[in-house]
Amino acid sequence: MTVVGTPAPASAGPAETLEPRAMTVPFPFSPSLLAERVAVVTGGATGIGLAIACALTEAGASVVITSRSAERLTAAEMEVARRTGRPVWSLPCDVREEDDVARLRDFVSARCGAAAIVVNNAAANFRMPAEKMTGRAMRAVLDTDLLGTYQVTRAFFDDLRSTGHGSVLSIGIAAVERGFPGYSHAGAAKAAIASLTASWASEWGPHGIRANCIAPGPVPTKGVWENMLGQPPSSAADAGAQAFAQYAQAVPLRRLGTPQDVAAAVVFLSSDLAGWITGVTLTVDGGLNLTLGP
Ligand SMILES: CCCCCCCCC/C=C/C(=O)SCCNC(=O)CCNC(=O)[C@H](O)C(C)(C)COP(=O)(O)OP(=O)(O)OC[C@H]1O[C@@H](n2cnc3c(N)ncnc32)[C@H](O)[C@@H]1OP(=O)(O)O
Ligand SMILES: NC(=O)C1=CN([C@@H]2O[C@H](COP(=O)(O)OP(=O)(O)OC[C@H]3O[C@@H](n4cnc5c(N)ncnc54)[C@H](OP(=O)(O)O)[C@@H]3O)[C@@H](O)[C@H]2O)C=CC1
Repeated sequence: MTVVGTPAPASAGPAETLEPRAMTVPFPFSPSLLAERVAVVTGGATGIGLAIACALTEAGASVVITSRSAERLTAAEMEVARRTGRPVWSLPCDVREEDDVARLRDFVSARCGAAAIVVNNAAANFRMPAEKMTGRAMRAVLDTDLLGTYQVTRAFFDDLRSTGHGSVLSIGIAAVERGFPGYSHAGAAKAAIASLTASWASEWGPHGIRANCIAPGPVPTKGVWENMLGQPPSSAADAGAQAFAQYAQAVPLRRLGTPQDVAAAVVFLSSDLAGWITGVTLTVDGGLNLTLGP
């Protein structure tokens, strides 16, 4: 049976939610919803990107995943096949490198055909106080999150247009208009992505291309632990794990997000079910932004 993300119970420790989990509720979309569509997912080997690759595959799309690491991509290919019973294709690509992105476009076209869905999920992040932010640190994040998103999307513009139902999904961050203290580089990049999305939606709507942004709240992936908070917890008793459990209590829905929560929104917005939705930023955060005050 095909299935999509289960809400983690409020009592579940973060160790249980570090990577996309076995799905345990019926997959809510038809397995032919995205049949004949080709999708590209950047950063698709881990965390939220891997869950998106699985969900798009479950919905019938032919999916190509990218990241910088060939090793992680090979592992992800096997994982998607294990979970969905269907193959995905992969190519190493650094979204900051124009030549890599051009190779990616050619690879997708040759293997699967014109891409109808582009998911900009690759990102970099690490904690750095604003007054200590070096130019290199700022550029490392802006180049990955913002330039990478722009570069990949632009490379696939002709393909998206040629399908007559192109869809660009870019992953932002919830409540970014309030800033992102400690992560001003990522906050700036993600805010700019929401604006890019709106510009693309206006300019490319007449070409049949929709562009939307999904803005997740906290999802305790391995990437978040390693790049933002230190090593992943070894058990739910770790101090970091306890902090996460407490954090979950601030969320109106009383849990942190799962990669599948984000993936379900991607499938919906990629599909014809959302055929008249463009230029929006959809917040997927259990209502956390509502607790931040006026
Ligand atoms: C309670 C719960 C709430 C939980 C609340 C949770 C909210 C989560 C919101 C969002 C989460 C995410 O985005 S999660 C996504 C996380 N995933 C990732 O980041 C994976 C990919 N990351 C990476 O590859 C790297 O971290 C990346 C930054 C890109 C490194 O790229 P490069 O190799 O090109 O960069 P480098 O040459 O190594 O470094 C460039 C500069 O950046 C600095 N730099 C690089 N990594 C650094 C680091 N870890 N810490 C400090 N500084 C760093 C270097 O010092 C350099 O500056 P100089 O020293 O001046 O030379
Ligand atoms: N987890 C969370 O709480 C939240 C996450 N987000 C966003 O969700 C998305 C996924 O994050 P998450 O799954 O948590 O973290 P991950 O670290 O698992 O995902 C980031 C991915 O981006 C890839 N990547 C990084 N730099 C590049 C690059 N230059 N070129 C190509 N790929 C690259 C990484 O692969 P590799 O290193 O192999 O290149 C990795 O697969 C990101 O956009 C993130 O900002 C937003 C809000 C909250």
